Amino acid sequence: MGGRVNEDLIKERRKCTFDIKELTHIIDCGEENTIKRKQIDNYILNIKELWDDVPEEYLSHKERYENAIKKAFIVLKVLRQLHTGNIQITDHRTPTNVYSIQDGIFRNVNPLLIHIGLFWSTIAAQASTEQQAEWLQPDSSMIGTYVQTELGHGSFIRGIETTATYDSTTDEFILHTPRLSAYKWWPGGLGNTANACLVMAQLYINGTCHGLHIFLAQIRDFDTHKPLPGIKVGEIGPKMGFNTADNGFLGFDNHRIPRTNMLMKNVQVLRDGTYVKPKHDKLTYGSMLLTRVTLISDLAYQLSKAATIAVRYSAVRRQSPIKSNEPERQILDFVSQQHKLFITIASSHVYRVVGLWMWNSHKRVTADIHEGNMGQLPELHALACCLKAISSRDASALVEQCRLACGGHGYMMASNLPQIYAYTTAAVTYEGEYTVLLLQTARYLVKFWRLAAEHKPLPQNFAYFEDYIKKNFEQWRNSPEGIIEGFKAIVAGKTKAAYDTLQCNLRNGREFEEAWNMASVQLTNASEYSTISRNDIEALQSRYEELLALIRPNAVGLVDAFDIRDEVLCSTLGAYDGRVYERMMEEASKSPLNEDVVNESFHKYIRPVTMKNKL
Ligand SMILES: CC/C=C\C/C=C\C/C=C\C/C=C\C/C=C\C/C=C\CCCCC(=O)SCCNC(=O)CCNC(=O)[C@H](O)C(C)(C)COP(=O)(O)OP(=O)(O)OC[C@H]1O[C@@H](n2cnc3c(N)ncnc32)[C@H](O)[C@@H]1OP(=O)(O)O
Ligand SMILES: Cc1cc2nc3c(=O)[nH]c(=O)nc-3n(C[C@H](O)[C@H](O)[C@H](O)COP(=O)(O)OP(=O)(O)OC[C@H]3O[C@@H](n4cnc5c(N)ncnc54)[C@H](O)[C@@H]3O)c2cc1C
Repeated sequence: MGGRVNEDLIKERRKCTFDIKELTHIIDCGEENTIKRKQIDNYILNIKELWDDVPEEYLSHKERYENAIKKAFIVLKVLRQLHTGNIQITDHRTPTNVYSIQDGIFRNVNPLLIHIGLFWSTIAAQASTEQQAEWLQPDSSMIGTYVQTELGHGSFIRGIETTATYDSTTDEFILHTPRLSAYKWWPGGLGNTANACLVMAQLYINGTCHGLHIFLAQIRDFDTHKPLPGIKVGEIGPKMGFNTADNGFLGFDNHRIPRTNMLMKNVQVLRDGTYVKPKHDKLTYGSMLLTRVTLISDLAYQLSKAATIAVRYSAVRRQSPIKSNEPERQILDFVSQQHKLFITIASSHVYRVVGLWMWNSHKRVTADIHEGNMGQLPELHALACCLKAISSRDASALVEQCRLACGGHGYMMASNLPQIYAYTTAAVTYEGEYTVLLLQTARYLVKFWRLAAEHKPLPQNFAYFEDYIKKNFEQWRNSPEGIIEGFKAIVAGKTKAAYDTLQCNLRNGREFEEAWNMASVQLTNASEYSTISRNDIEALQSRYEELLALIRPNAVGLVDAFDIRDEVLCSTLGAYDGRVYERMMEEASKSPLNEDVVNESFHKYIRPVTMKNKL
């Protein structure tokens, strides 16, 4: 759409006091990534078939999938071309925005996300060298997905009921779904697209259950795409979001696969049925760990999209004067609006930095695991659980806050904020539900509190538990370091309170698991345990308000630095030129309800009633 840039946005950009490009390079993890991202964007933008004329919301459930899958295979081809042009496809998980253009293509989710993001990466991480040589061929016919959750079990995966029973007479595993609750349910791409999958199932050898293991199973014919005999597979129906992806269900009726289809890098079943244990029995959960780490950066990016839309809109939108004799003000001038939006910008940066840090930690710990050293895995797991949980919860709350900050127009699908919210809030549940993951972190903290309470040696990371017990905490200091000390006090205080409740429940004769359950609200909530006083809080509040005023002139510059193209934002409210009302009117004109001046329903249903007595 041509036309001049909105005058208010022009003024905002003139006010900016820092180098926007420099911040963009920092966000992209280096100028070379910015350049690479723009090259990929430009290349993909020129592929006409990837860009829709009709807004996706006007398509049916079936059309949405068909449109998305058409685009997904064009994108896959491009990714392969980029790969051969020395841009590594395996880079897709690094916490940079090089492939962010896909958010614009799908406005939702790539139906091959799990194929690219989980299927291949799980094979790469958990299959033996021989298996990888066979399966990771660039011209492979496999389109795969990651099949773990069942109708009856998602969080408590030890409860998974699908079985893989070794038959030594034929050297095969028999995959079986014993009852309705054992049907696989949810995996992305399973409904219509995948012809293969990685299945999480309970391994049985000679009547002994060895727990959960991952198996590669073909489920559809590579040529005809019909389900193989013994496979019942389909799509689960419309969801709150993710409707461009065909999440599916799957049941096995004694479906046989070769023994060599169990992922055998860390654990093996030999020809005679001998079971060779892994070095750590949670290595099978490795894909969940990696995805939780990756998600933190993805959620930071979703926050930057929401902030860009809401800040630009707030600079363009004028409503109400502050003083009655003045003209109407940009809504960005209201301090309450700044509070809603600037925290979103800040949170995006926080989770971007934390996501990068977690990514590097994951790389380091994985290298250690390759050397046989599992020592750092529990800490990484505890951190990934907590950060995935809070980043998804914060991101969905803040995206919703940005939507509300756009008033009625934020409720329009054309603002793209409802879609970003639906996408973001799903992350609170998938890949480990919020509370369930927080309880994993609580379990880790309580373990170290017990050591502290028993005056046993603690790792350096937990020295602050000892400080808390010895009342060594400093008085509150109103500084970044002081705030960190305050947080340490809160964690220590909360862990102590939860631990004390747990001990009290145990003393009252409860079994540990029940005592844990009774303490679980305390184990997941945070309270104020620091030495902060009422005066300190008031000082912090006024410092915060001063900072809002300092950020205000740079607000548009800060979101411009996220450098998110209009084709990715897909928002009438957030486009770079700020021509909000023109774009809204243009989008409205695309509604099929505007095709006829008089809709045929008038003649069928309305006129017979309204004109009844007059005919
Ligand atoms: C153009 C570009 C195109 C394409 C780009 C493509 C791709 C992009 C790439 C990436 C994607 C990026 C972003 C993603 C965006 C969107 C995502 C889209 C789709 C969503 C996918 C969703 C997939 C899923 O949801 S898969 C299913 C996930 N399921 C879960 O997470 C289940 C949760 N439950 C559990 O994990 C476990 O049950 C549990 C951890 C809660 C408990 O396990 P268990 O009962 O076995 O253990 P406990 O008895 O509680 O504990 C025993 C000890 O084990 C420790 N433990 C547990 N887990 C782990 C672990 N993982 N690692 C290490 N240790 C672990 C635990 O701490 C206990 O230790 P202790 O010492 O005994 O205390
Ligand atoms: C969009 C989307 C995509 C998905 N994609 C995939 C996929 O590709 N592959 C796949 O295998 N799965 C996938 N899933 C499934 C997802 O991983 C699970 O839904 C998720 O792990 C939560 O499990 P659940 O549904 O069993 O929730 P539940 O565990 O039934 O949660 C319900 C409630 O019970 C509470 N609860 C459960 N256990 C405890 C406990 N121990 N202590 C305290 N509270 C508890 C929870 O906090 C929650 O409030 C997807 C899900 C969604 C929404």
